Amino acid sequence: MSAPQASRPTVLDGIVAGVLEDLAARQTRLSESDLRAALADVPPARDPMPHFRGPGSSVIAEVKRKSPSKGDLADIPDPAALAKEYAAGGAAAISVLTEQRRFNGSLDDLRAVRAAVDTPLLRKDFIVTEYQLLEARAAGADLALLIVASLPGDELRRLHDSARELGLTVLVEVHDEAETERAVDLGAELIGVNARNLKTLAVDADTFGRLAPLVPADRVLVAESGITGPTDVQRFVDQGARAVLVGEALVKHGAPRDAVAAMTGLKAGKAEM
Ligand SMILES: O=C(O)c1ccccc1NCC(=O)[C@H](O)[C@H](O)COP(=O)(O)O
Repeated sequence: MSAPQASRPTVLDGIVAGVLEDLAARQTRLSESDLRAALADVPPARDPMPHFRGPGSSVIAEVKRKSPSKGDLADIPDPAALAKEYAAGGAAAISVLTEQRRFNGSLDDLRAVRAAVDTPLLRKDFIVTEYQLLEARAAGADLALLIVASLPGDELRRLHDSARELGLTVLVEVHDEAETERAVDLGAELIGVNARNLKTLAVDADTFGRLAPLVPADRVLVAESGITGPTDVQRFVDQGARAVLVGEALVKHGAPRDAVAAMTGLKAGKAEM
C-alpha cells in the first residue's frame, strides 16, 4: 500500500506562512504584555451591528491595493483620504487589508484610517493568533476577520472568544457548506460568505445563494468578493444579504463616495419591481 499523499499547500497556507513570519518579527519588537498594556489608552470598540440590522443594504468598503488574484489594483497613497470618501458615501464599516506581502497593506494604514474617520473599522487579515487581535484593537479596529478555513478544530472558537472579550465584533468568513455549519454552530452573529474560491481564486457568484439558506435568520449575512455595482448588491440582498464587502470595484472607481452611496440602502424585493 502506498503512503498517503500529503495534501499540497493551498494559496491560503502560503499567505498564512508569510503572515506568521512577519508576525514573529513584530513580536520581537513589542511583547504581548506591552501590547496589552497599550490597550488601556484605546477607546472602546464601536458596535456595527445596529447599522447592519437596520433597513436596506449596508456597505463594508475596503481599502485594498493589491491581491493575489488580480495583482496591483490601485496605488492608494493616502488611505485616510479614501476612507473619508467611503464614510461620506455612507459606508457602514471600512475594511482595511493589513496583510503586507500579497495585499501591500499594513497596520499603519489601519491607524491612519482610524485617525481620519469615526466609522467602524475592520482589520482584514489572516488572523491566526491572539496577538493579531490585540494589534487590531490597539490600532483602533472595531471588527476583526476570522477565516474558518484557516482555523481548524478549537482554534476558531478560541480566537472568536478572545476577540469578543476584547470588544471586537467578529466577521466569520466561510466558503462552503462545512465552513458555514462551523460558523453557525459557533454562534457567529456576523457571517461573511466569500465567493472567491481559495484554491483557484476564481469568484463564483452563486456561492452566496447556495450557502445563505444554511444560516438562521437571526444572523447577519455579508456577501463578499466580486461585487461590481448596485445590480450585484441587489441580487445578494434579495438572497438574504444585509451587507456587502467590496474592494476592487471601489478602489478602481473614480468617485468612490458615489459608488458606496449607490450600493447603500437597497431593499429586498426591488429587483422584481
Ligand atoms: O482578493 C484576493 O485575490 C484574495 C485572495 C486570497 C485570499 C483573499 C483574497 N481577498 C480578500 C477578500 O476577501 C477581498 O478583498 C474582499 O472580499 C473584497 O473582494 P473584491 O471586492 O473582489 O476586491
